[in-house]
Amino acid sequence: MSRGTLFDKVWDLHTVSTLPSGQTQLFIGLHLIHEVTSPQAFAMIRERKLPVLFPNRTVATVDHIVPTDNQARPLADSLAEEMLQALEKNCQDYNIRFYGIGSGNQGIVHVIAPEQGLTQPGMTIACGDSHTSTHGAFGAIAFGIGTSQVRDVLASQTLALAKLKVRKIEVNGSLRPGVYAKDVILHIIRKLGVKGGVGYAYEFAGSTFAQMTMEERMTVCNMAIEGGARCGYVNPDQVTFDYLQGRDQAPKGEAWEQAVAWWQSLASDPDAVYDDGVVFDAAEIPPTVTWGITPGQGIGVNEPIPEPKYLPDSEKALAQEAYTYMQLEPGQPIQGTKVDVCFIGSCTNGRISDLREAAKIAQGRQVAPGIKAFVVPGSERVKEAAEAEGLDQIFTAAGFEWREPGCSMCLAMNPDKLQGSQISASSSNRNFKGRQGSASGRTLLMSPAMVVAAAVTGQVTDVRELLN
Ligand SMILES: CC(C)[C@H](C(=O)O)[C@@H](O)C(=O)O
Ligand code: SF4
Repeated sequence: MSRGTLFDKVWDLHTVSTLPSGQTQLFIGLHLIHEVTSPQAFAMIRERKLPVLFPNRTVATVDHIVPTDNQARPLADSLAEEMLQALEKNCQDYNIRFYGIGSGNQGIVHVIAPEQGLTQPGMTIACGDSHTSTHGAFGAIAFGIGTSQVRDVLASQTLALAKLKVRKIEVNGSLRPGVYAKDVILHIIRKLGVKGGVGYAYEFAGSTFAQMTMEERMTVCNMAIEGGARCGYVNPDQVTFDYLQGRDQAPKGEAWEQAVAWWQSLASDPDAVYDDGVVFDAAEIPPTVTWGITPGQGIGVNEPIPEPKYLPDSEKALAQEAYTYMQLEPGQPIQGTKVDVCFIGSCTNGRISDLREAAKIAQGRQVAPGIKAFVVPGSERVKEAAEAEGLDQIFTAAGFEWREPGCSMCLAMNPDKLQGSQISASSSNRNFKGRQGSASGRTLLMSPAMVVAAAVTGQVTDVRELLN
């Protein structure tokens, strides 16, 4: 029964059957794949001699393992080359669209699908990648799946899933200068916890999201999963339609008008019933930085690292683990913490608008001595657009390295890795232990503008001090 939310409407429209288990057999409109989680799925369908049922509903790219300096084939890392070849072969054998290196369309899977207009409102989208929640920015129901589910989608274009509850997260008002979409989602996760969203889809509503661009909404939805919500979404509106109109895979002509009317009808009704609701005031959100080992361990850049006595009992053990691992003292300010590496990129903040905001701060400044700072565009299209605007020049003049597109040091499944216990200021989405390629490497998550502020000062700095 629809309760009037976009989630319920889209879910019901894609329900093929209710399984004896009580789960829904859900039709998946768009399936995105990459080199890391697809090889075994293909192996499983090969073994069972199953076809890919709707090859035109699957789109592939390579992102995690690509080097961001020299991308010449064969790739220097033989394991990476093998993974790339496996994906190429699977796509060829099963007639699947593949956006490879140099195609002009390669990039992080969650960057390329929206930019090509593949991601559309009202769709169900699955990918063997947790940050598939990104696509919810368009009013799609998009979620990450495991490799055996990738197999299920390849073979049947459906998944067996339990329906989620829906929590409405309202943020109202204008963000203060120096506060970005990244801060909004870090703040939400700080307040609701990394497990707060388990069992829920997050609907992001209110005037703050209404005022956001599509790329800002993608940043927010990208990290819904870090708050435990398997998917997050924003209802489609004129901002969504304006972004999509004219994109390669978007409907054209009369089909466009019909699509817009259809998409509008899918937005949550004003009287929709939610399982839960939370309201935030945008003006109260500070530039936020993580100090710990989960994306929920965030604080305002001007706040001290929380002392155990101020934490609920349930958070104390994790905080202890974080002080030790991060080599940070409770009660000390996070501002002024020295950093070693500054990384701008990832599916959270590797889009053109992110690079523009970062370049605004970098312009006319210099990366501090001894800091390694680099910018990795989220896709080949982002790179091309950035170069057309001269952003690469601004970054390189400031002492940043300008790289080829890929996931890069977000996860360091390529040569971009922290060394030893280096600290990075990172525009990515995960600060787990060892996340960025060194078992003792440390990650501070923040907005791209804050990463630049850290790069040019050599330490965690309130970006508002650098705004004119
Ligand atoms: C490699 C992949 C399965 C993984 C994910 O699921 O998200 C990665 O993209 C990440 O960000 O940790
Ligand atoms: S950029 Fe990072 S979070 Fe996004 S898909 Fe790649 S590894 Fe995962």
